[in-house]
Amino acid sequence: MNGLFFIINPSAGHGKAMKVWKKVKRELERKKVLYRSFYTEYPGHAEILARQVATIQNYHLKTIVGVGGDGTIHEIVNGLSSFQQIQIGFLSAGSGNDFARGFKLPTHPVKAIRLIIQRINKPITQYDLGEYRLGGKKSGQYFINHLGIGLQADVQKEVENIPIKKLLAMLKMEYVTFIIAFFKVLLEYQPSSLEVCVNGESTTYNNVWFITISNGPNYQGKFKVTSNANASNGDLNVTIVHSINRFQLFMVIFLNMDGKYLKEVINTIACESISITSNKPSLIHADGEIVGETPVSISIRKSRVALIK
Ligand SMILES: Nc1ncnc2c1ncn2[C@@H]1O[C@H](COP(=O)(O)OP(=O)(O)OP(=O)(O)O)[C@@H](O)[C@H]1O
Repeated sequence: MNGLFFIINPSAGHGKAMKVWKKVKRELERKKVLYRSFYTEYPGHAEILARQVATIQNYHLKTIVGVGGDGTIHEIVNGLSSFQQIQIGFLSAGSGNDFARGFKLPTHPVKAIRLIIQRINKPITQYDLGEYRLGGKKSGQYFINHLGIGLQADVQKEVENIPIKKLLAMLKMEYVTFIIAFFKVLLEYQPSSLEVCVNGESTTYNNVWFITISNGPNYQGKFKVTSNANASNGDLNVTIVHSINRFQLFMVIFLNMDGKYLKEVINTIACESISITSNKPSLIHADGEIVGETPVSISIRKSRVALIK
């Protein structure tokens, strides 16, 4: 079947995805666009669905559109990693939406779907992906926006455990969830020593709070540490925040001091590949999804995803 295939995460944005999908469906029907839709039923399902649809439809399939948040696009990109010819559209309907913000995708669902319909079958830009390998694993997984090691990942994990998270989301106060999680983690978090190897050269950083490896231009909305990343320049942008006290860390994150005052403790590096080991296992997130612990190696995969934008 030619037409659009949608993968919808009904749990994304605490119900927002279903509201977005309702509006989009109305627009598709109004424009008489042929489509099929699939709902995810559990974490990881979007990756499986994307791979299955791409395999079954083979050459007939041109476009898969995700409806959800950062986790949903992360899974779809991984599901389609061997199907580079398939275009990916995305309708942002998550809680944080770092990806949509960073890639400047329209946030209004009807505007976003109109843009996708216009662009189908037109030449579109291929963007880079980051590939990460955990431990000694040979096969990699991908991220489209950013990968974070350390405090960032711990906060991400803690966000899921905040009991009033749903209530705050209903009140459109997700940032309060983040602040509670951040302070809970910050009180106990012990920075670690990390060995960072870039282009064969190793450097040890002590008292590291977190490292962010960015492919896309915006990461962790609230972790406002500068990123010059650009997903079509063939580079990863690495930011290492280390050797500061808890108060300075607070300033860096909440007041967006982005290195102006703390240049010596925020290192930024542009590279094609990097590997990281630590004196104790540090948690890792990829596009906001907790994926494992250090050690990890990461490299850029140039022009690997056809993203409609
Ligand atoms: N049917 C489902 N039930 C529960 N969880 C699901 C389901 N389908 C997908 N998931 C999981 O929901 C999680 C959150 O999805 P997603 O990141 O897209 O939304 P979000 O967290 O609201 O948005 P954001 O990451 O932008 O803040 C993902 O880990 C995904 O695997």
